[in-house]
Parts: sequence; C-alpha cells; structure tokens
Amino acid sequence: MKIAILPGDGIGPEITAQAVQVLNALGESFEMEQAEVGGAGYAAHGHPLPPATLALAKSADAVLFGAVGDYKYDTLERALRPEQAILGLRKELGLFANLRPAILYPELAGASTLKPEVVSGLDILIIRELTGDIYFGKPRGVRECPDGPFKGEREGFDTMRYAESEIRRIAHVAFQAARKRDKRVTSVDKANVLETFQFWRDIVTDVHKEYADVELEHMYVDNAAMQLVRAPKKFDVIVTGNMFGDILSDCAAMLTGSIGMLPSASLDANNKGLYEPSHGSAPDIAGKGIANPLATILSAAMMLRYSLGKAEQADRIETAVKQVLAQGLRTPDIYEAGTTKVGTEEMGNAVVNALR
Ligand SMILES: NC(=O)C1=CN([C@@H]2O[C@H](COP(=O)(O)OP(=O)(O)OC[C@H]3O[C@@H](n4cnc5c(N)ncnc54)[C@H](O)[C@@H]3O)[C@@H](O)[C@H]2O)C=CC1
Ligand SMILES: CC(C)CC(=O)C(=O)O
Ligand SMILES: [Mg+2]
Repeated sequence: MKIAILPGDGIGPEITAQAVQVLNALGESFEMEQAEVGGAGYAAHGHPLPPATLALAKSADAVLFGAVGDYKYDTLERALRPEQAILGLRKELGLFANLRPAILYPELAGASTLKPEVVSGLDILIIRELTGDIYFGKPRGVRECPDGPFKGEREGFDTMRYAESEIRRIAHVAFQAARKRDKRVTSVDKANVLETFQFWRDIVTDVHKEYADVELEHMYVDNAAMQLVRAPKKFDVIVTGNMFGDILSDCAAMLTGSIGMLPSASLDANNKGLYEPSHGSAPDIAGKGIANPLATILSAAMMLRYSLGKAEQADRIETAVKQVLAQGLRTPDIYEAGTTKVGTEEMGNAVVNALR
C-alpha cells in the first residue's frame, strides 16, 4: 500500500515526521513517498501544487498531509499561494466529505476551555462538505461595483453555491455515519438569510426520508456556534457546508483541549482519502519543536481505518495516544500544572513507545 506524505509548511514537516514514525512502528510494509506541497512546492517547483505532487497523490492509496501556508507568500497572486495546494488537492481528488471528530480524552478535561461537566464524555462528529460552497464558487474577484449605493467603486465578491447532488451526497454521508453512532444529525445552515442554505435545508430534509431511524434537526449556524460552547454534548453528528464547517470545527477543537487534538479525514465516494490535522501551519510556533503532533498521528489512524482497511492498527494508535495522555505527557497547548511538558518529537517518541 502506497501512502503519499505531503508535509507542507510551518509545523507541517515537524508533525508529519511524528506520524510517519508512528506508522513505521506498526510493523506493516507501507510504501511511503514524500513530495513538496504549499509554500515548499512553490519554493522548489514554482507552484504550490506541483504536477508531480498531484500525480503522487492521485496514484497513492491514501495521502497524509501536514499543513500549508506561510505569511511570506501572502502577497503572491492567489493562484500561487500555499493554501491553493490543499484546495486543489480536495477538488482534484474529489474529497467532498470531511470528517472531523471532536472527542475529549478524559485526561484533557482540564485543558478544555469549557467546564469539565459540560464537556466530559464529549464525542461529536462534524461532517463538513469540502469541495463546494463559497470557497470554490465562481465568479469571484475584484471588479467595478455594477449597481447600488457603491456603484463605480471597486468591490470584492465571491459566489456561494451548492448543486443538488453535492448536498445529497454529503447528507447521505451524515445519515449513514449517524446510523453507526447515536442516530442524530444536526444540519447547520443559514436558511433564514441565504438562498443556498434554504436549498440545502430542503434537500437535506428530502434525503432524510430515506433514514427514518435517524433523527434530524436543523439549526442556524449562529445558534450552532453558541450551542457548541453552551451544551456541546447535545450534538451527535453535525453536517454543514464548507465555510460553516471550517469555522465550527476550529471552535469545537477547543472543547477537546486544543486544535492540536483534532484530526480529519477527507474522503471521496470510494473512501479514498487525504488525512490531515484540522489546524494550519501555525507559523507562530514553527521550528520551535513544540507543536502538538497528536492531531496528525490521530489522522494517520483515521487513514488506516477508512482508506487502508487496517482498523486494528488504527485502534492500536488510538490506544497508544490514550496511554501517553494517561502518562501525563503534554505539549504546551494542552499543558496543565501537575503534568509533564514535552516537545513534538518527545510526544511522537512516547506514542511509538506506547505502541511497542
Ligand atoms: N489545511 C491547511 O493546510 C490549513 C492551512 N492554514 C494556513 O495556516 C496558516 C496559519 O493560519 P492560522 O489562522 O494561524 O491557523 P493555525 O491553525 O495554523 O493556527 C492557529 C493557532 O493554533 C495554534 N496551533 C495550530 N496547530 C497547533 C498544534 N498542532 N499544536 C499547537 N498549537 C497549534 C497556532 O500556534 C496558532 O496560535 C495560514 O497560512 C493559513 O492559511 C489554515 C488552516 C488549515
Ligand atoms: C485553506 C483553508 C480552507 C484550510 C482550512 O482552514 C481548513 O481546511 O480547515
Ligand atoms: Mg480551517
């Protein structure tokens, strides 16, 4: 089985190295091939998603991705910015279903921003549509404002849109996932304001007719953000669009102690996937050896489970992560008094030792 390893920028290479170390410790014979992506792709080949990197991602059975982005590229024209690499990979590989489980490990109850009684036992699954919405809609750009009170001025614009089949397929993913859990789906939208999301609500309601055993509720995104920090355990599966899912999942991350704890799987219709932490390249801590590698290590576990048919090995990694947390090891983002502060590499080494 071939895994494409795309470390990217910032903390990407640091955290990916730890996940690779963990995969190597499983005793499986994975073929791993690494390639530059993001700012690293631009620096080496003049493009954030070099053709050889895309070809590798397409030919591999699964992709393990670090993160992309570096402030030094923020002035480049948009098509050449590092973030285009991950957007391009999602689109090119058809990775429309983004699964972001927000699970609170009991040892991290004190690291969560919420009171232990509000988050203890938290286990929610955010399903974010990943290849549509305003992140991909066209037209977009900067133009002369054609009408209204600002006519003649320059205006920036983007296009929010969802095709019916895009909504149907992500709704099916959500209802099917809920069937394996607590059988409750909350569809998050902004149907009170946006045509796109009234349509979203209508289609999700229609798909729900095929899942009578699953409970469906609709919630506006502003309320959902509030409920996530008020009573997050009321959610089981949240399904939402690309932008709302992006924002709500960062919010949910803090319930688990840190964004460094939130893994993700981005899947196509056949469960071929790209696996990456939900966070970015964290330029503020890059090179310091203090980034939390657990979201990436847990993403590797998701890769074993969803794309590589190795559920037992995925369980082993998740058990090893629980063990190092029980040992009291913490990177600074999840550190509390009475625990032991470690760096990225020490955390990775501890997971490897726990595996053995
Ligand atoms: N999939 C991707 O590659 C993503 C890329 N980005 C890009 O990353 C760059 C930085 O974006 P930000 O908005 O700062 O988001 P970010 O997620 O990189 O960082 C936000 C905050 O969380 C902290 N953080 C993130 N991951 C951490 C980890 N593993 N351990 C400890 N602390 C961690 C950072 O230090 C920072 O304070 C930008 O260029 C952005 O476009 C952002 C999100 C996703
Ligand atoms: C480039 C961004 C869309 C990446 C991001 O924020 C995410 O996937 O969570
Ligand atoms: Mg994000």
